[in-house]
Amino acid sequence: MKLCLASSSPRRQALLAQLGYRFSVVAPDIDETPRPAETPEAYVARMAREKAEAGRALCEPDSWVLGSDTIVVQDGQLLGKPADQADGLAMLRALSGRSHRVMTAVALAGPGRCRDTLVSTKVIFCPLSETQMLDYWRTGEPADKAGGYGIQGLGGNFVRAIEGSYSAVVGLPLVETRELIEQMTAE
Ligand SMILES: Cc1cn([C@H]2C[C@H](O)[C@@H](COP(=O)(O)OP(=O)(O)OP(=O)(O)O)O2)c(=O)[nH]c1=O
Repeated sequence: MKLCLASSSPRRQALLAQLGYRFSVVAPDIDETPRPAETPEAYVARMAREKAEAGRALCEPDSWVLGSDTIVVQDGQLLGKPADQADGLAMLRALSGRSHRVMTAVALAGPGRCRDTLVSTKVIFCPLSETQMLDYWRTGEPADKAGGYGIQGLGGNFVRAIEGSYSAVVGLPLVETRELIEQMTAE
């Protein structure tokens, strides 16, 4: 089985390698604009599918291509990657002392078919002071991360509890990804 990961995220590469797969990596460019009235669930699943399908053009034709997308959702609102410092601090203020959901979708595209799976994890933050948020922003860690934090880094200091898949919050749900690959390649 030839496996190809359509992602430029080093975290996703490390998680897929942790599962024991050998794979190549491509980085397709897709338009990540949400559609009007698109739900967060529909959006994240569509992004994962589009990454996988766009990746097919860059991989060998008989490859299985894995795409994934992660979003943070609070009160029905989608928190993507922060545009700038003001945006990043606004996200941290919104997350402070409350719970939110991290949704990661994984899609696998093979010859003639594509299937996706969605993993939603609840994350509960402790209350954060303005100083803590500003200090955290200045570390540079939040800038490239959905929701403006990384649970696997200093952002983990703010996480009181999670309910669900830790690896999904980081970017690739280990169990569900292995199941999707095993199911589709066995058919
Ligand atoms: C909430 C959270 C997000 N993230 C990351 C995971 C994703 O890499 C990123 C969300 O952005 P994505 O657009 O899902 O992924 P990406 O642009 O990094 O990589 P690619 O599209 O090439 O696959 O935020 C963490 O690393 N830790 C966290 O706790």
